[in-house]
Amino acid sequence: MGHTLAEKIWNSHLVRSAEGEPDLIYIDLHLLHEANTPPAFAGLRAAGRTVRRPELTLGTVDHNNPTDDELRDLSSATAIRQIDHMQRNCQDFDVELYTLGDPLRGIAHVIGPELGLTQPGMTVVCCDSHTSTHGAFGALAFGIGTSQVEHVLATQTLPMTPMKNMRVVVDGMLPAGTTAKDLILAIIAQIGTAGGQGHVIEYQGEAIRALSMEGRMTVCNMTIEAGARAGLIAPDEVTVEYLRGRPHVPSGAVFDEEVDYWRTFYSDDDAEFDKEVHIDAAAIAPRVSWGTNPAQSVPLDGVVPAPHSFLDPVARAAAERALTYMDLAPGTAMRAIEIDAVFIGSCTNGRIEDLREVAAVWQGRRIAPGIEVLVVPGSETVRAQAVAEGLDEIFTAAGASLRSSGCSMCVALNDDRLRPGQRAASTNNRNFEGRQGRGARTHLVSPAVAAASAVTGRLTSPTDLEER
Ligand SMILES: CC(C)[C@H](C(=O)O)[C@@H](O)C(=O)O
Ligand code: SF4
Repeated sequence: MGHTLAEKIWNSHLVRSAEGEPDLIYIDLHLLHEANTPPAFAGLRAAGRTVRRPELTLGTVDHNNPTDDELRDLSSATAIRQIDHMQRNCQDFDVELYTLGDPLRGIAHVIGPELGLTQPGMTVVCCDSHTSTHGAFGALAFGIGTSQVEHVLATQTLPMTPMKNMRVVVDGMLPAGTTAKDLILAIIAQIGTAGGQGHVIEYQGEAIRALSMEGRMTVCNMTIEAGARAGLIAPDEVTVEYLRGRPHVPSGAVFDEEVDYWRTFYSDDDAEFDKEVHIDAAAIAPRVSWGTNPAQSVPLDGVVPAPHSFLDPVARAAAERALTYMDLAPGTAMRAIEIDAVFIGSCTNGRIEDLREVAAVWQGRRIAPGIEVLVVPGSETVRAQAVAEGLDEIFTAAGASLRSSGCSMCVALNDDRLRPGQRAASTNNRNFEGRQGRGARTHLVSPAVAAASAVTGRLTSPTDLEER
């Protein structure tokens, strides 16, 4: 019997396997951010250990930093403490860190790929659930907890129980104007927030092959919101061309050898999956979330659903609670929902293609009066590229500014947050209660829908603007 892509990566990283024990897996890339690594370093210190492979470890500051001026005084004691610890820990343990002011700083899941650190066939871990993003390269990438971070720092290995394999095949092509974000929102709506539990989800099919690397990252990023342990897409020509010439990717003959190795990572035709789902890409339209978990979304053409339309009592109760929190009435057209704010950014949709899409919508248009808009690039590299392409001027002319990079209002751990009761169209991945600020209401959307919504002050698609 053949092997799945996930099994091939797993098997090629097996350090030790013994009956009745978890497997010990070698880790190729370990990313760190300031939000929850201090206890791991404290553990290392207490045990008198060093970092086993500092050259395979990279730190960044992304969750707590301000985005109006990243070098200004930090306003919260937590931010000061976490960033300070990060700087001290990385210095003491010889780990490279992109801290405030560094032109290579950015969200961990944005900088790994853009620096070419994330490559096919690798194992990648980070103290963060959205590590699944890196799976877009055919790397087995998953979030780990603080004690696991300590284990990887000390040994460069991780004890793991094997993951089950699930396959999501997206047949056909996405209609024009429908993006990777709409696709993953549709997939999560279909399989549910627990649909991928215990599994690594491999995406296959024509629509996946047609996505850019950035679109694939958006899909794998949100795979975690379907409860899966990781998302995966086998590498192809698109992957190879994305990686060619990146700082940590070899060049010349060595590159060709790497490509030959990368191409060995795919699921065999006779590989067995524990679970399989088919999705019809042509039936997917721009989507918007109406509730407080990422599975609660409908097409923008749709209406807020009635809780009694859910047959499952748990889903019905969740819908009732969500509608109360979101202050929405069943039957309301999604397009009629007025917003106060727009957040463009995060590791889901804070890359250059996302900013280009926003600029395309805003070109020659203005943001509606009173709408607060935050455009936060996923990294300083993305920011620099946006400036080089003149996107920042389009943003300014529309009434928004391009900020410094970071997680920002995706999680509201810095000063970028909504006020209680405020409603936002956001390009991030989670619409949980309080996610963007206490009492704040989040509608998950694509960058294109976020940009169009900023222009009208209501949930809107770019095509709606053309019809006006
Ligand atoms: C703070 C961090 C640990 C958290 C995560 O693990 O995902 C954050 O990035 C998030 O998106 O909620
Ligand atoms: S951008 Fe949001 S989802 Fe991504 S790592 Fe930061 S807080 Fe988590």
